[in-house]
This record gives sequence, structure tokens and C-alpha cells, in this order.
Amino acid sequence: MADENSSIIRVENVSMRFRMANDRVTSIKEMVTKMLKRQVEYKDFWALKNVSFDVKRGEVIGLIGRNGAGKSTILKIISGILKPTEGSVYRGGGIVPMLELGSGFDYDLTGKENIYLNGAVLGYSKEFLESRYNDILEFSELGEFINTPIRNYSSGMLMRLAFSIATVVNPEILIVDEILSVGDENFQKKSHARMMELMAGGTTVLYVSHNLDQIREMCNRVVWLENHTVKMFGDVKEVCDAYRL
Ligand SMILES: Nc1ncnc2c1ncn2[C@@H]1O[C@H](COP(=O)(O)OP(=O)(O)OP(=O)(O)O)[C@@H](O)[C@H]1O
Repeated sequence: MADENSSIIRVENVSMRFRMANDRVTSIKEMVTKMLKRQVEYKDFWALKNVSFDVKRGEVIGLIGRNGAGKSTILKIISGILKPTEGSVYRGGGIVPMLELGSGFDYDLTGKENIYLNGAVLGYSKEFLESRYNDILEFSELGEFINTPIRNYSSGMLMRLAFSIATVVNPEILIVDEILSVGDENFQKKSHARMMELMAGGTTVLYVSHNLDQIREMCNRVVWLENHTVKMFGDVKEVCDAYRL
């Protein structure tokens, strides 16, 4: 049996380099020609430098930092969407990432079809999704719209669908990027309550927010990213107080 205090996620010396073309090209043809002639110059940009922290089973970890500090990038690496340039990530459980609105969805399919598509992408069986379908539909409050292609949904409706799928399946690890600040007030309250329920039930959560009050209320420990590296990691009050200064 797993040790209660064992790490479910370990981020070890992770660095991420994005390579960007320096030249401004006006067409794909020009780009290909330049690439073939090896005339394209690249500029390296390190979005993360030597980032390390661990997450224990059942913990709620807050991620804070100014715009561009690297929060979304580290979440994508932990989720396996991006591969780090250096370093490694250990994951000891199934992850449900809620990162970019609509990722994992097909806009030509209905809400219902997307529940099965998104659920399959996350690794859940058709039978399991069938058993959860009514709960997902009810939580999403989409009603008849569930049978409409999601390209007709508003961003709030998409968010409700994504949040409902991600949380009704009871993930081992839930990764949430600022989701609670989207949607109308009523759904915000409901999703906040749902997050609290999941946390009480032992789901490990990684949570990015610019709302320090929410971080203080929900998290066990906090990672503060600054200038693409960890500035501070640990006690919620200590890190949030230092960040506010
Ligand atoms: N695919 C990419 N190609 C090039 N640069 C990128 C790419 N993705 C992110 N970056 C850059 O990496 C840096 C970190 O971005 P990231 O989105 O992780 O920041 P963030 O802390 O989540 O910011 P915010 O609070 O604004 O969401 C930024 O400077 C961003 O421009």
C-alpha cells in the first residue's frame, strides 16, 4: 500500500527552452526556403529554469507568480503535454488537466459526444463514462444544449462542460489553471464547493490562481515562481505574505 506521505508528483530540476525564429517571414514558402538554406536564426528563451518541488498524495498545491513566470508551462510539463528540455517529472497517479479551455474537445461534436471523447482521451472506459453521464450533465447545467455541437457554446458553457467532466470522474490528480475565476457567479460558487469536496475526498490538486485569498483558503503548500524559477516553496502563509510584499 502507498505510504500516505509519499510524493505523487516530483518535479526535478526541470528547465524548458522555447526556440523562436528571429526573422520575420511573410509566407510559409519564404520560411521553408530559409530553412533549407539554413538562413533562419533562432533565439532561445528559457521559460523555466531548474524548477524542483514535490507534491504529496492528497495535497493541494497552489502555484503563484506574475504573468509569464512559467506557471502554465510547468503545469503542461507535469500533465505530459510538453516534454521538458532538461530535468524530469515523476507522476504516481492518473492526471486530469484542465488547462486551456476546449483542449481535448472536438468543436464539430455535441456536448454529449465530447463527454465520451474527452473522457476517452483521459483514459476512462465507455462503461465508466456511461455510469457518470447523468451526473456530468446535471452538474454542467447544459440541459438540451448537450445535444448541440459545442462550436455554438459560449465560453462559460464550454468551461462548465470541461469542469463537469474533469471533476465528476473523481481524478487522482486534478490540475486546474485559473478555472474558478471563469463563469458566472452561481457556477463559480458551485465549482468552488465541488473543488472543496474533491480535496476532502483525497484528490491531489495543483491549482494556479492570481487570487491569493483563494490560495490561502484552499492550499496546503504554495510554489511561488518568479523569473522562470522557484522563488519560494512551502507554508501557505509564509509564501503568500512574502509574495504580497
Ligand atoms: N509555445 C511557446 N513558445 C514560446 N514561448 C512560450 C510558449 N509558451 C509559453 N511561452 C513563454 O514562456 C513564458 C512563460 O509562460 P507561461 O504561460 O507558462 O506563464 P504564466 O506564469 O502561466 O503566465 P500567466 O499568469 O500570464 O498565465 C512566457 O514568457 C511565455 O511567453
